[in-house]
Amino acid sequence: WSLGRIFPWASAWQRRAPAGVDGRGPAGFDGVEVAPRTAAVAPAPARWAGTDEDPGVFLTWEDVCVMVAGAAYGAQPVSILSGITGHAGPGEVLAIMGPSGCGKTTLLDTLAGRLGPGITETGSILINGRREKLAFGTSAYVTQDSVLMSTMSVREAIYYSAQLQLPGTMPAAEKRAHADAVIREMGLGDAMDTRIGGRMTKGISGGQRKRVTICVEMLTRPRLLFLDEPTSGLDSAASYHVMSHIARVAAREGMTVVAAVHQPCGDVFDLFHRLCLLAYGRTIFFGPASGATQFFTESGFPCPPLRNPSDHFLRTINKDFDEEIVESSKARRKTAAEAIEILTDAYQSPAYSEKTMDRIAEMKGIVSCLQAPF
Ligand SMILES: Nc1ncnc2c1ncn2[C@@H]1O[C@H](COP(=O)(O)OP(=O)(O)OP(=O)(O)O)[C@@H](O)[C@H]1O
Repeated sequence: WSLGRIFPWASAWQRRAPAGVDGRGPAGFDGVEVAPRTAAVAPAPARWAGTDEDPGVFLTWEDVCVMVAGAAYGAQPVSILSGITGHAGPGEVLAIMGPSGCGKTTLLDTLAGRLGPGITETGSILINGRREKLAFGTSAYVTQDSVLMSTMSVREAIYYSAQLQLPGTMPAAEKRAHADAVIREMGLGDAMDTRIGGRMTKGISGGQRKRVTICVEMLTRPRLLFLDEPTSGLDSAASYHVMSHIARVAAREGMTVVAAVHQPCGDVFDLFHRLCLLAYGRTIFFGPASGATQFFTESGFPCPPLRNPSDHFLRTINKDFDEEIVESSKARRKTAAEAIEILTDAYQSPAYSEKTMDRIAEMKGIVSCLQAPF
């Protein structure tokens, strides 16, 4: 297998690594394409977070459960996530989707080690096969709410971050050039000299704010990037450009991306390599994003013609509105609550959940193989 062919930055590891775990490299796991899907790929800048010696981040989680203390004194703890298993690897974009309140942000926070007080978690979360914390600067988290200085212009905010975050050995001119490139990649070239603004003073738009926040976190090219609702507040074209840029950088530099996404349009959905679909704290589906439509069809909930698959998934599993009846290929129409039970059971079949476990085992094998002394 050729790790270097799939992850160009991994060629040095490939040369040193013995023949593959089972004859396949990471992208051969289940045929998921991790190369950029759009043709125009910007020339790669030098990497700071990693080098050829850097295998990237393989993140795996098994049987993760999250509980929060009940609101009333003496009340039973409330389960937010139950038995969640999955993985994300270098060069991939994993999308976490599901109805509002299903636990997307909680899963993201759990994987990023950011759960607040009063919340308990169980299960195993491994980074490159180990229970470890990433070194400063190797991971980044873009939250739903951006914290930016309202009096600065976009250019000033990004330059300031570049000055603080990029290595001290990097010349100032190079830092500015890199910041300029990142600003333009995020489609903020025209807003460079506009004030960010805030509650009292009008500045850039909400969607532009979101992009500035992503810019700040992308400056250092983190090896692991968590994004909470990266496309909220963006129109469909901006959503597509922002996500395709992130997917391109991920593929080019072996970055692992985990993003909680609300309602992606069809073009954005096509950019995701893997999908983790949650409903009310449970896994509905985990696997290649391109395989989710088939999973729904096999389970009796085919996507109607001309409907965006991600819309179909979310409509099928949203039981917040009692009257919702979902379309089923079977004789009787079903409620969303019934659909969730059917899909959850279907995912537990060997064809799906065991595949996820197999991939995790393969990932752990690859990581231990890469880490072995030569
Ligand atoms: N600290 C907490 N205390 C009590 N309940 C919590 C806490 N954190 C999360 N929850 C509950 O857990 C559930 C999942 O919340 P979470 O924010 O992860 O959902 P989400 O899928 O990201 O929602 P949205 O798409 O609306 O942002 C919600 O019902 C929420 O009320």
